[in-house]
Amino acid sequence: MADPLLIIEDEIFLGREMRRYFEKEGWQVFWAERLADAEQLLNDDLNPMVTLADLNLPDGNSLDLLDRSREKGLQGEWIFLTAYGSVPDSVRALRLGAYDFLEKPCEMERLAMVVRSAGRAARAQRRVADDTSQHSRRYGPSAFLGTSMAAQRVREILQRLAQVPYSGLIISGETGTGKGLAARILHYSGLRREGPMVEINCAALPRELLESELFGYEAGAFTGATSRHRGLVEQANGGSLFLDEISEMDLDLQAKLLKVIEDRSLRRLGADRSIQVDVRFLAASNRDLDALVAEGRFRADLYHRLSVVRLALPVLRDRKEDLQELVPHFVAEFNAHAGKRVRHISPAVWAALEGYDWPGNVRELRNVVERGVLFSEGEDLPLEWLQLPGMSAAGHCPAPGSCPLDDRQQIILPIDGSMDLDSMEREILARVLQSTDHNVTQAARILGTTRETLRYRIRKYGLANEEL
Ligand SMILES: Nc1ncnc2c1ncn2[C@@H]1O[C@H](COP(=O)(O)OP(=O)(O)OP(=O)(O)O)[C@@H](O)[C@H]1O
Repeated sequence: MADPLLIIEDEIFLGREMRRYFEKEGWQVFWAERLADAEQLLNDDLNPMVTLADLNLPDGNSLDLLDRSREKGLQGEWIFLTAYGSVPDSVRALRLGAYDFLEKPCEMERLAMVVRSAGRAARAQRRVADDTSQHSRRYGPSAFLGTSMAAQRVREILQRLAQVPYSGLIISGETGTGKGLAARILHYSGLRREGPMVEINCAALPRELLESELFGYEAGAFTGATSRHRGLVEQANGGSLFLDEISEMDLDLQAKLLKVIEDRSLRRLGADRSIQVDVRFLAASNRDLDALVAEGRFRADLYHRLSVVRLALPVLRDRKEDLQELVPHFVAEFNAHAGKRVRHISPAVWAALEGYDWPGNVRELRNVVERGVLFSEGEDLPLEWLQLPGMSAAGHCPAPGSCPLDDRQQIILPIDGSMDLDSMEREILARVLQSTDHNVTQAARILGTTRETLRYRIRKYGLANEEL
C-alpha cells in the first residue's frame, strides 16, 4: 500500500502540482490548504510518513502543528518550505526534529529527492519503533519462564531492575541458563527500551578486531581502514551494550573499556577528539569472575565497576520443576514453527527429561524439544527422538566422539534429522580435538577458525579436556 504524504500548502497552483507529482511517485497524497484542515486530518488518525508543509499559512505557523503532532506521538518526517526563511524558524524547525528546511522557489526534482530520502528515513524509523514495541512485548520479565523459587526470584529482580537506572551489570550463569535472554529482558523492559540494544560476543573475535569493533576507527587509522567506522559502544548510545563472555576480553582492552565507562566518552582509533556516549553496559560470563579477578586474569576495577548490580542465573538441574513450564512452552513454539500438533507428553518422556542433568541447561532442553517436535508424527512427543546422552533408543550418536570416523579421517554425520546443527558442531569439535590431542592451536587451524572462537565453543559445548 502507498505511504501517506501530507502536503500543507495554501498556494493552489503549487499544491496541485505537488499533489500530481507525488501521486505519480507512488505516494498516497493528502493536501490541506490550511493548518486547521491538516490538523483535522491528523486528528482523524492520518499518520503521514512524510509531511511537506509551507511554513507560513493563513491560519498560523506550521511549526506549531509539528510541535502538537509530536506531542500526540506521531513520528513521520517533516520538510518545511518557506519563502520567508528566517534563522529563528529554521533553528526551531531543527530543534523540533524537522528533516529539512527548503527555500521557495524550490525545483521539483530537488524537492522530490528530499521527500524520497525523508521517506526512507521515516520508514526505517517506523521499522525500529515496530521492532521495539514487538520486542518490548516479547521480552517482558515474564519471558523468563519457570515456576521454581529460583526462577521467580530472577523475574522479581528483572522486574525491579526495569525501573531503575544503573550503568553496569554482570549476569553470571552456566552456558544456556538464559544470560542472553535476561540481557534482552533488561533492555526491552527497562528505561532504555527506546534506545538501541547492541550485542557482541567478546570470545568470538580476535583482540584487534574486538577493539576496532567496540571503539570504532577513523579512515586511515590502520591498513585497511578505508572509511570511518562507528564502533558498537557508539552504536549503543542511548541504549544498552551487551558484552557476552566478557571474561575473554584482553586485560588492556578491559582497561580501555573501564575508561569509557568512567569518562562516558570514547575516542575512535586514529581520532584526535573524544565523543560523549551514554550507554548501559550489560556483561555476561559463564566463568567465575571472582576467581579470575583473584588470579589476576580479570581487572578488579572493571569488575567492581560492572558488578554494582549482579544477577546470577540458576542451573536447570537444580530446578527441574521448571520443566513443567518450559517443555510445553517450547512444544507450543515449535508446533507453531513447524506446523506440528504435539499435545501429549507421556510419563516415559517426562521421566527421561526429569532424569537427565541438562549440562547445556535451557538451551539444550530447547534443542531436544525442537528435535522431538520436528520428528513427531502425531500428538505425542516421541521418546525415541529425545536422544539424551545415555539413552540408546534411536541408535544414533548422542555422546560426543561416538560418530563413525572413516579411514580418511572424515566424520560421518547422519543427515536424517536425528542430529541438530548444534549437536553436529559439537561432534565435529569433539572429534577434531580428540585427533589433535586437545591441542587448541592445531584444532583451530584444521577448522579454519581462531583460537578464541574455538575456546568459546569448547566451553559452550562443555568439551573441556577432562570431559573428552
Ligand atoms: N528461563 C527461560 N525461559 C525461557 N527460555 C529460556 C530461559 N532460559 C533460557 N531460555 C532460552 O534458552 C536459549 C538459550 O538461552 P541464552 O542464549 O540466553 O543462554 P546463555 O546463558 O546466554 O548461553 P551462553 O552462555 O552459551 O551464551 C534461548 O533460546 C533462550 O531464549
